[in-house]
Amino acid sequence: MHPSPTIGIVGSAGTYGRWLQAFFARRMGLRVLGHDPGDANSDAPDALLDQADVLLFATPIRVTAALIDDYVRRSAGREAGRLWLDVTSIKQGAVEAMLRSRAEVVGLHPMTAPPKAPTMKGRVVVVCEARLDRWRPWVQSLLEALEAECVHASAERHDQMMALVQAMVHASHLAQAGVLDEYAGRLGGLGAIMPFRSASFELDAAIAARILSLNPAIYEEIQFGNTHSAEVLDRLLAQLTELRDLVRAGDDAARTRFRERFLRSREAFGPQALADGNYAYERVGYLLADLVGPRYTSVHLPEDRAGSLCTLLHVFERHGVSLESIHSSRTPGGEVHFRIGFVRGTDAAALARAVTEIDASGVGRVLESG
Ligand SMILES: NC(=O)C1=CN([C@@H]2O[C@H](COP(=O)(O)OP(=O)(O)OC[C@H]3O[C@@H](n4cnc5c(N)ncnc54)[C@H](O)[C@@H]3O)[C@@H](O)[C@H]2O)C=CC1
Ligand SMILES: O=C(O)C(=O)Cc1ccc(O)cc1
Repeated sequence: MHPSPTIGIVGSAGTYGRWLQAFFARRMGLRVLGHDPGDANSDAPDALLDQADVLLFATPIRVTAALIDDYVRRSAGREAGRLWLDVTSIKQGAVEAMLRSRAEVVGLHPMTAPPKAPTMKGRVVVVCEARLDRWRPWVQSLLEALEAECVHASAERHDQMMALVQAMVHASHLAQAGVLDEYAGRLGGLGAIMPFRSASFELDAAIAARILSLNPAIYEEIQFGNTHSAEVLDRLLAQLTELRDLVRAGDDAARTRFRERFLRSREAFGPQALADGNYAYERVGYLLADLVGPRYTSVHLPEDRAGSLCTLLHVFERHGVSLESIHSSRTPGGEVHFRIGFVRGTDAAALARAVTEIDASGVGRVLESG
């Protein structure tokens, strides 16, 4: 094991490859090589196989196992004593292929698109330790640097879990998107439905929109490339079919059966999961309600120092503007910004004076104000 290993990223020009390149170079201070056919200036595969102490595959799911096999062949034993990693969404094929090398092997699965932030803080990463010995301390330091919430599992268990966590969730939302499209002619599209939204509808539509905005090849492979997906879809369909049959029957017996099903699922969740889920839902509901409040200002605080938010809030206080909510999030550029909502009846002129002072004094940079 090398304390400051050279990293080689296969797929370095891709969405994850680019994030990982910045992470290893900037956060961990390591030398990073990368190969990607999409980047003519990237390093040759042989440079990675010669020089990289840690080789990481961040390539499309469908080609990854065969690509790793190709790297095993080309490496021809040079990988002994080194570490091979991957970030493929489906783990069994990739991990089994890496195990055909002589390298130590750990499969990783970040349960998020590459974050805007420099680490995985607050996100989950599944860790599949397949053959780990001398590289263990370094892998531990990598996981600490990622700042993720790590969960350990075999590749097989990971894929079974992902059939529920990803394949089922994506399929349900793709089905909803399809139904909404079928109804668009009759009732209008999402734009016509949204004014009638519940928080649940809004959240489900947001999930569908998220899925439809990202890389379709990943969603295709999460369904088609996981051997456990079809069975989970069978179960989902059976549950929906039973529900549909009960509703169609419409009699007292069907209603009794519906209530039994409802109560059984409630028991299966258990009181703690129900309480936690309800609390999470309500918090998100408040957040969504706050974010559509008509009077608001979004501000970036350029000075990352204790008390700078307090200085900002004093400006509103001096101008007699009362706050209703305050939320922080990240801009696409990775800057933290605060969205501040104001109480109903806020004096627009007083708010405008506060906003001007914030910008002019340099306390904050106002991004948007409504
Ligand atoms: N994007 C996401 O939200 C997440 C992606 N992942 C996983 O990360 C991996 C990469 O995904 P993305 O970066 O989103 O895909 P991407 O399509 O943006 O990047 C893949 C890169 O691999 C390159 N590539 C293709 N064939 C290659 C080869 N023979 N040698 C070297 N590079 C090659 C492509 O040119 C491309 O730049 C996938 O396995 C995916 O399952 C995991 C979690 C989330
Ligand atoms: O960030 C999101 O919304 C995602 O769900 C993206 C995503 C896509 C594929 C993965 O294997 C993990 C996460």
